[in-house]
Amino acid sequence: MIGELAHRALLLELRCFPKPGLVSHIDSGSHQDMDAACFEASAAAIRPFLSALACAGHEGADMPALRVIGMAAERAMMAATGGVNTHRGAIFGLGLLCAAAGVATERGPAHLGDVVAARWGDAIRGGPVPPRSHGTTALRRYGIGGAREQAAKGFPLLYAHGLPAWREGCRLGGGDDEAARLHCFFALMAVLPDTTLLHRGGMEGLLFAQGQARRFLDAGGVGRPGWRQDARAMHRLFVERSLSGGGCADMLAMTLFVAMVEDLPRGAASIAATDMMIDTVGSGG
Ligand SMILES: CC(C)(COP(=O)(O)OP(=O)(O)OC[C@H]1O[C@@H](n2cnc3c(N)ncnc32)[C@H](O[C@H]2O[C@H](COP(=O)(O)OP(=O)(O)OP(=O)(O)O)[C@@H](O)[C@H]2O)[C@@H]1O)[C@@H](O)C(=O)NCCC(=O)NCCS
Ligand SMILES: Nc1ncnc2[nH]cnc12
Repeated sequence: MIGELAHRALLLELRCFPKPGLVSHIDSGSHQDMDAACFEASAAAIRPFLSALACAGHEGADMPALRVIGMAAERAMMAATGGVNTHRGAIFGLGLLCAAAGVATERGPAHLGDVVAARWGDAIRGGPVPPRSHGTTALRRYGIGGAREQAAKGFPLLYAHGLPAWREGCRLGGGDDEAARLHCFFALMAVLPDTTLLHRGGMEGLLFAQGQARRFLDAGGVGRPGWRQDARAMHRLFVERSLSGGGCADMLAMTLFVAMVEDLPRGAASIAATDMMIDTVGSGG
């Protein structure tokens, strides 16, 4: 079940337009090497490993054991995409949340992020650092911690910004689940130090993206007429500048997963939305 919910969260993130610069079912945004089919193949390929991470968490696995599963997931992703990195960040962040969801807590449901920080936070901080990754470059050049910092701290920006914005988007969007997801996406882009934005646009690009997201939200987000035109115009602007926030997209999927697992009444709406979406996709719609 946990792997299924995580897979659905990845599809809900993908089939959400316009996420400025990012791939969706409508277009490939700022990417020449990835499209929706590539992401759907990637999500299907890693789904069994997300389930395996949940089982590993339930069995009390330590970080090295989780890392073995994570690296196997990455090999499956690469095989499914022909070597394109679609979901490395999602395998890490969503994978840890799946492992946390597998942890049975006697004291009743805990925040998944708190479980990640408590069980694996120190190991994440002290874990191997890829020598030449975007994240390592971001840390060295800008002092920005990236995906590892968010995970080690229990995903503070997800809980402080993502979840509240998703709930607000559910209210403002008037039953339009895609609008709620986009509202959440913009709230995350306004605050997340996304290393893929840094990689593509440097600090200027990251600050530009955060400023654009903040402007969208300050104007009322998805709660005002004409918001879709505004978001489409921003998407075109990001494509012109070749900007794309893959980390924000991952955090959207992670927020939706947490909403489904922790906040079931509202999360159920998303589950229902994926049922309808999968039926549509299944029928070739
Ligand atoms: C633990 C690692 C994942 C850390 O990897 P890295 O050193 O690269 O660290 P980061 O760059 O900080 O993060 C990795 C990916 O996470 C996403 N991300 C970025 N910023 C943040 C953030 N602030 N918070 C959360 N997540 C963040 C992002 O992933 C997405 O973007 C990638 C696609 O874009 P990319 O190809 O990189 O860039 P493009 O624009 O496409 O460039 P071109 O290729 O076109 O030139 C994709 O991965 C998305 O998911 C970051 O990229 C790593 O060390 C690791 O995997 N460790 C082993 C696994 C493990 O420990 N597993 C344990 C449990 S599963
Ligand atoms: N929809 C998306 N487009 C580009 N990069 C991503 N990384 C995760 N989701 C993505």
